[in-house]
Amino acid sequence: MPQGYARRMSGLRWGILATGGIATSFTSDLRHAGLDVAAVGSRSAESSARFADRFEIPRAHGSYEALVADPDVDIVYVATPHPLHAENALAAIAHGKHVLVEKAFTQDAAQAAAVRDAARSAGVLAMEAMWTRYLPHMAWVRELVRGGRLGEVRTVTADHTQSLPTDPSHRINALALGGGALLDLGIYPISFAWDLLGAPESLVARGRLGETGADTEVATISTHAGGAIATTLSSSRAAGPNVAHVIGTAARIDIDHVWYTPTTARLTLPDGTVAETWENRVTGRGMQHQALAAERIIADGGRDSDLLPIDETVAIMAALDDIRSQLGVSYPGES
Ligand SMILES: NC(=O)C1=CN([C@@H]2O[C@H](COP(=O)(O)OP(=O)(O)OC[C@H]3O[C@@H](n4cnc5c(N)ncnc54)[C@H](OP(=O)(O)O)[C@@H]3O)[C@@H](O)[C@H]2O)C=CC1
Ligand SMILES: O=C1CO[C@H](CO)[C@@H](O)[C@@H]1O
Repeated sequence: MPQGYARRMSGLRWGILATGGIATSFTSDLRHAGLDVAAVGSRSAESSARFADRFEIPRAHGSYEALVADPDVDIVYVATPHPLHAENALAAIAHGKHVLVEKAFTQDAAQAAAVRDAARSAGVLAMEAMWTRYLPHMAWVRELVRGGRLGEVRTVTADHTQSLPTDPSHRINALALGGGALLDLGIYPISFAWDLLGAPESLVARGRLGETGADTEVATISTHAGGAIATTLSSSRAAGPNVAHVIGTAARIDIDHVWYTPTTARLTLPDGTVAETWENRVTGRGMQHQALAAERIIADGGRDSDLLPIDETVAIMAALDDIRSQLGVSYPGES
């Protein structure tokens, strides 16, 4: 049944690489926001055709190579499991396409640096789809923090905890698919603390590994310039509150469940008075905001995200490499 999506004709022509869970959510948000989804590519021609039919996409390709070679695609959204991100992004960049690559941007920092360097040489945008950074409530949080409303920020704390499938072949558990809570979930609170406090000066991690050797629980404690401390928790086995707090000497921000998606938040004074509230007005899942940001950057002639520069993405991947080495998690092919 045709949805009759409205279309903004001025933007980029998006190509969707893969037809799984997040590709579906992202494309739905793009379509409802009126963005131009020009093509989709899948390992399977049937899956590609089904996806194109569902979202009224003009061209369905039966391979990723055909998608990235499509001359009527400007930007490719990479939505495969993490170990494939670098290969898929590099193929798109080789065809002169901009890339928006799902988190974790790659499996490790070396791959992330390779994608960054290729994009710079080709003069295209490479951006991590850490969609939370681009949500309106995060802009409000940054404004309060940078405007000094919290006084001195002493602590940032957040969890990303879910009850996900325990099947060893599921991508959250399979090491060959980049399994583990850290790269899938823990990356959100780690990136959040980085956004507000900058790169950690030190970071210690403790975790628990599941049957496949992939991490199922990870806790991190990091120290930042000026002495602020961040704590993060991720779990792929047990759903927690999924809330975040930024705590300063003059006030704190409480971001409600589910903090990394469009939600409500409050600025609360030490005596409990609520000084300001954030109401959520985002429609859909909220993934369109990162896409609109990418379109704006490119339209303005930029080739890097101001909210999450590619060097920061590479540095975050290096921190995840370090955490994995503290936990004893390595992927096939790594020593
Ligand atoms: N931003 C967010 O909120 C979310 C982000 N993600 C990220 O998106 C990526 C994909 O996750 P998700 O959509 O949940 O995964 P799915 O398993 O649902 O989909 C992954 C897709 O990748 C393609 N693919 C290519 N090679 C393989 C392979 N060997 N095994 C499985 N799939 C393969 C398939 O598409 P096809 O058959 O069409 O080629 C498949 O449908 C991950 O990196 C994850 O971290 C995931 C969920 C939420
Ligand atoms: O980014 C993500 C958000 O939550 C999902 C679970 O629902 C994760 O698996 C995913 O990768």
